[in-house]
Amino acid sequence: MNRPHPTFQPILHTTEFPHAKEQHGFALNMLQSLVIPTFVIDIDGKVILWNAACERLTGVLAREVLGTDNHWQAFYEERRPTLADLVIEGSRRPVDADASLESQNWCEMPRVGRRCFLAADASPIRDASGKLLAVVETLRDVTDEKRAQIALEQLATRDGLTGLANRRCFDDTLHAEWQRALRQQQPLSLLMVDVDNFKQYNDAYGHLGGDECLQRIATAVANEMRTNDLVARYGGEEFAVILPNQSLKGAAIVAERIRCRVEQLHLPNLGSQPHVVTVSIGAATALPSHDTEPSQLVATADSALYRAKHMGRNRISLPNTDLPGKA
Ligand SMILES: Nc1nc2c(ncn2[C@@H]2O[C@H](COP(=O)(O)OP(=O)(O)OP(=O)(O)O)[C@@H](O)[C@H]2O)c(=O)[nH]1
Repeated sequence: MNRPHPTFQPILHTTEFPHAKEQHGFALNMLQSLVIPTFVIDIDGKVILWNAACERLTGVLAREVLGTDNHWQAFYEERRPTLADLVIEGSRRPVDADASLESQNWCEMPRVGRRCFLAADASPIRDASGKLLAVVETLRDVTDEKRAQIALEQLATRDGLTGLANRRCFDDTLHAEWQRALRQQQPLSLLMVDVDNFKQYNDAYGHLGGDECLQRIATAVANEMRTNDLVARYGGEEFAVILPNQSLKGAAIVAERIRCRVEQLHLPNLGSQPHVVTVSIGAATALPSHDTEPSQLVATADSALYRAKHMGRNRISLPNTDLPGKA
């Protein structure tokens, strides 16, 4: 059973150099007063230093963990190795013996009751003969920077109104999926989804009502998709759906599911037939080659969408074939 040390006691032992022990003691005292959260564990994984900055960061006091291997409790709800423990583990494998480790990850920080994104570095401390004595881990709380980065990424890739991927993200994803389909010689399908008579909807329910309608449709479409598919707001009242490794037949099935789902929302649009909000969908599929481009897939799906509108809306259309709609 682990018992907390009553006081801080450096327990490094060296015999090779007469001054080595004092040097280690001095080094540990330096770490103790460092403003960077720092802790040190010995080769048995027991804490031999837990400085004041580490106490402030984790809410765990030195006297609670010194001499124990309970330091994980400062960071996680359940026992798991800290970076310093991984360095000790690695030192037992010849290939990793000299490795320092660094990582950045979310920690639960149970004692302070808030998740933190911590940047950690763990390095071995060795004596003059190279024998591992301990591992020092330093920590930096970079939660604010991480949150700012996530928010920026969201801004760069998400549509503000619907929360779907934005046009830029669509373009990037289409390009990446095209390259992947080319490498793997798989089909790539695309749906262009356009709200029918949306001008009338805006006229009848106002622009804010129109915004809400677009949000409802976006959620309905997104809920129909698998995780590898991408639903994006292509622009205005038009959405695009990328379906990797999907045949035209499969794409037609997905398109019909989306069409039905939107119709079943029963959002009233009294100015149009059949008095509820509907969508028209154009589908296209390509087997990418070096002579073709993603823009051709978009153009083909767009033409199919145009035909669906021309045929009376609330229907799906495929290249060269028009499936019967429900209008
Ligand atoms: N509320 C709202 N309206 C938008 C938004 N983006 C585009 N619109 C409106 O969508 C309408 C699109 O009108 P049109 O291009 O004539 O198309 P439509 O009325 O849907 O007709 P069809 O597509 O032919 O069925 C316009 O009135 C735009 O102002 C938006 O973000 N919010």
